[in-house]
Amino acid sequence: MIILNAMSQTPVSPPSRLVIASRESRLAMWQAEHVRDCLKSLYPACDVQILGMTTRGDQILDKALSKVGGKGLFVKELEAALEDGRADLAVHSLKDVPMIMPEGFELACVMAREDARDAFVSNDYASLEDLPAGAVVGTSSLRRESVLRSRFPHLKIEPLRGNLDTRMGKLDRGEYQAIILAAAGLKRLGLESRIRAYLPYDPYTPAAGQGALGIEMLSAHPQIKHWLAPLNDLPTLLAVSAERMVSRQLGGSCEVPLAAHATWNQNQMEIRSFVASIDGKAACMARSSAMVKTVADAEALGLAVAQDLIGQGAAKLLPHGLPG
Ligand SMILES: NCc1[nH]cc(CCC(=O)O)c1CC(=O)O
Repeated sequence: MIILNAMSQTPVSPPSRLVIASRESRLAMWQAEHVRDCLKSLYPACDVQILGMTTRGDQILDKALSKVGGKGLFVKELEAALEDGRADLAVHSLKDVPMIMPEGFELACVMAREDARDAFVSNDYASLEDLPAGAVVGTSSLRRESVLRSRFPHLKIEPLRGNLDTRMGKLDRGEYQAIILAAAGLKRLGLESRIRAYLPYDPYTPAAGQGALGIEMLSAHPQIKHWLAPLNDLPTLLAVSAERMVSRQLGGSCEVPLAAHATWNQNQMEIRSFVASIDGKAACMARSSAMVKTVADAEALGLAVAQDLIGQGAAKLLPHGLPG
C-alpha cells in the first residue's frame, strides 16, 4: 500500500545523499537517470549517485524468461544492494516487479506512465496484417504470443530476448521479419521512429504495470517514502494498483499469458484483462469500470475483475492453479 504525500507530524529533513541501484542496460540507465534528475530538482543539495549492476535476467539470454523462473529475475541483485546498504533506492520497470514483494521491501512511489501500448517494429512491413504466411515475429512474452497465435495462425512466433538494443540488432540482421516491444522502452531510448504501428489495447492488452516506473526501498527506512512521495503520479498509481491486484490474484507469473490494463481519469477507472492459453485457443477476458478515488478502490476493482476471470474458469489456464 502506498501513502500519497503522507504529511508526517514530525518534519523530515531533506536527504543529503541517495544512491540509486539500477541495471546497466541502456533503458534501465535512462530510467535511473530520470529518477536522479527528478530527485536533484526536488533536493538540489542532495548528492544523488547511480550504482549500476548486472542481474541474472541480463545474463541468461539463451532461454525464455518463462523457463528461467521469470519472477524477480531482474530485481533480486538490486534488492541485495538495498539490504546491505550499498543503495537506498532501486528503480525498476514496474512490469518486472513481482506482484508480491519480498518481506521488508516495498514501493516508495510509482512515477508517471509512458505509453503503455505494445508496438510493432519492422523494416519491411507496416503492420501485423501485412506480414506474409511464414513470416517470423519475435517476442519474449507469452501474453503477446497468445494473441498473435489466435489472430495470425500463419505467422511463426519465435523467442526474442536481450536488452532493447540487442533485440533491435536481431531484427536489423534479418533474424525476424518483425518484433513486438513495449512502446515505452522505445520512446525512452529515442527509438520512437522505429515504431511502424501501435497495437490497440483490445486485443493487445499490455502486462500489468507496463510503461510505469516503480521505485523500491526497504520498509525499514520510511523517510525514503516521505522523500519520494512528490514523485508519485496519482493516475498511474491508481491504474497499476488495479492491474497488479488482478495479476496477484491470478498468481502473477511469466508462465502464463496474463494481461491487465487500466486507465483513470476524473475518478473513473476502466480496466481490461485476459488470461489465455499460449496457443491462443482458450481465453478468459474481463472488463469493468467504476468510480475510483483511492488505492483501496482501485484494488477492489482489480479484485472484482480477477473474480470475474476466475468465474469464467481462468484457473484451468494457470500452470499451478490459483495461488494460496
Ligand atoms: N520484460 C522486459 C521489459 N520490462 C520493461 C520493458 C519496457 C518498458 C516498460 O514496460 O516500462 C521491457 C521490454 C519490453 O517488454 O519490450
